[in-house]
Amino acid sequence: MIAAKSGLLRAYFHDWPLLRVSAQLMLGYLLLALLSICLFRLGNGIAVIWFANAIGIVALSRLAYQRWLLPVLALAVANLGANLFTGTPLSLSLIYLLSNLLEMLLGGFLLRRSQGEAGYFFSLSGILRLFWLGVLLPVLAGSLLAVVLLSTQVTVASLWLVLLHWIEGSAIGGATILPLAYWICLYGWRSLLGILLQKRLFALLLLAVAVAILAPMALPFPFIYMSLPLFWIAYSGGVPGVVLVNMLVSMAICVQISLGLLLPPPTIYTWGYTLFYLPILATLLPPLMLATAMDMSSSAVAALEHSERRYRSLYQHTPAMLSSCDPSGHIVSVNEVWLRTTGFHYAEVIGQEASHFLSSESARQLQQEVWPILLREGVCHNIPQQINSKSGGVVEVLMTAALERNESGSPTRLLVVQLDISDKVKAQHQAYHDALTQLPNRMLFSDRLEQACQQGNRNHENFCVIFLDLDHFKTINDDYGHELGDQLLVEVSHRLSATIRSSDTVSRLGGDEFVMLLGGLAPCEEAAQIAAKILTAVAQPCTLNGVVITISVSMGLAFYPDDGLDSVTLMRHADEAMYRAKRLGRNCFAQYTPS
Ligand SMILES: Nc1nc2c(ncn2[C@@H]2O[C@H](COP(=O)(O)OP(=O)(O)OP(=O)(O)O)[C@@H](O)[C@H]2O)c(=O)[nH]1
Repeated sequence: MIAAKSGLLRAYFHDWPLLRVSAQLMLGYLLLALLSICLFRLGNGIAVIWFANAIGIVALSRLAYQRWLLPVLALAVANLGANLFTGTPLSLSLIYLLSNLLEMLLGGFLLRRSQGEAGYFFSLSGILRLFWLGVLLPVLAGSLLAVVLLSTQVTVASLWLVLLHWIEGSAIGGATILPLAYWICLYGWRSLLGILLQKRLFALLLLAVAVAILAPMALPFPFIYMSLPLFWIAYSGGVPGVVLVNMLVSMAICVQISLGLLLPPPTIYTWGYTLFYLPILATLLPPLMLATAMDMSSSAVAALEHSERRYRSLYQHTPAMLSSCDPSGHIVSVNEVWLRTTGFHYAEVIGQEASHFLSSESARQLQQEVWPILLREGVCHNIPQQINSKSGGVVEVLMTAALERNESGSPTRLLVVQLDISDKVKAQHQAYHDALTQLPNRMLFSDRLEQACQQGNRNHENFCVIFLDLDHFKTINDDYGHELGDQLLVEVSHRLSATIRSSDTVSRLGGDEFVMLLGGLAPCEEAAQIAAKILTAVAQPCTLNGVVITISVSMGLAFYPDDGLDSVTLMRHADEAMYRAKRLGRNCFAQYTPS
């Protein structure tokens, strides 16, 4: 057990960083304590402005409790040494030692427990907490202990003065050194010097010290003038500037007091002298509060700017078309992708109605269908739209939109995301349409025919399938070339489309073969009329490349349900009927008849 303990102690005293810190602490404490005692002894000081304890409090608050022993010993040695060295009797020195140690232990413990760390400098409540836990509470405890220990040696009246002077001297010393020591512990000397250089604060620091020295000699109410440069530094240098200048200015004031240049005003109460020190605190603390508030607001502004920049970058570089509109539907912003996709310039878009850029069908849909959904639900998802691009093309998009409302529930802004699906739509179109004529291809036609069969079965509806094959198309190719043959196929496709209703389908199966699906048609006079109309339309001469060409078509008709109940049968029977028309001499139609 003893061996283990001695091993622990050995390890403790071999902790070189801790030894170094303790030695630095002892030296720093000794110098500050000697400075305080000497300034007090020099002249007219009313209370000892005690700077030293603050560095002990800061150091202890930054160390784990199990590492406190060595630094506390170092602080005790420095405290006792400073008092004995300056001729303080041993009994008094021991009382001071115990009281100061209590201050430092309590301050270190309270600050360590509160774990405020950097947060002390980022809010007014943080600064106040730093003073309360690191300065005022420890000072109250230390001064009370001193008074209790001194009670056997001095009169009650003197005890009251000791209490007041201890509190004010330690509070001013702590308020001066503690923020600076804490700041340096957190960010380091170099950082402090870097900020001073970067913000060009040296001239202001000199000015502040000069005013602190000259004002008491030359001006009435000198603290007013002293505080002006401090506020200036708070404004331009923030917390680091103020913690440094506060230390310099308070020391300059102490020197003034010690030299008798700053005298207490006449007062009828003994304790009234205490008020002599209050202006020092009143001069030093407000600039620190201002600096904290300035740093808070500038870091809040910086955070806001940062998030604004991120938002902007996200807005501009997101791979979707983004736009927003005011409640009247006018565009207030669009991103790069929106402009690039549509080809418009920013100035051509901003302030325009969003529907101005949509196809007439999409504009109608936005007004009549989408807007009511947005008003009701606040969002809408994946609405297909067509945007008219500047070059005259159409951009197919899927729109998702969200409506922002103010606190009273009125719409304030519409945020719109549009995904360009033109390529997808194009690929889909290509998969289901004939490349030459752009008519539905065999796949799409089969699908529609399948649906027509199902619907016909469900609703007992009739329809007609017409198989068409151009007559002697090969000779057109042979006589005028393949290219002109292509043009003729396109012309025929237009004519066929023009003869049917929009609900019907005409498809090119390949070569010179076409097929039609005409809804609601039964074998009757009307079907024959339509077939005759198609024959006439195709047979009209057309001029292609200056050549007048006449072509005819042979057609086979099959009816649902009479000639087949499924798509394959209907197609086969229409094809058979077409061949019958060919056999009948072409340029005619034939209805399927079972052989
Ligand atoms: N220009 C062009 N010709 C095509 C295309 N696809 C097929 N053809 C040609 O169209 C012709 C179709 O001929 P067929 O239907 O067999 O015979 P036809 O000359 O029309 O004679 P009938 O059908 O018996 O009246 C062939 O010469 C094919 O080479 C195409 O995409 N463009």
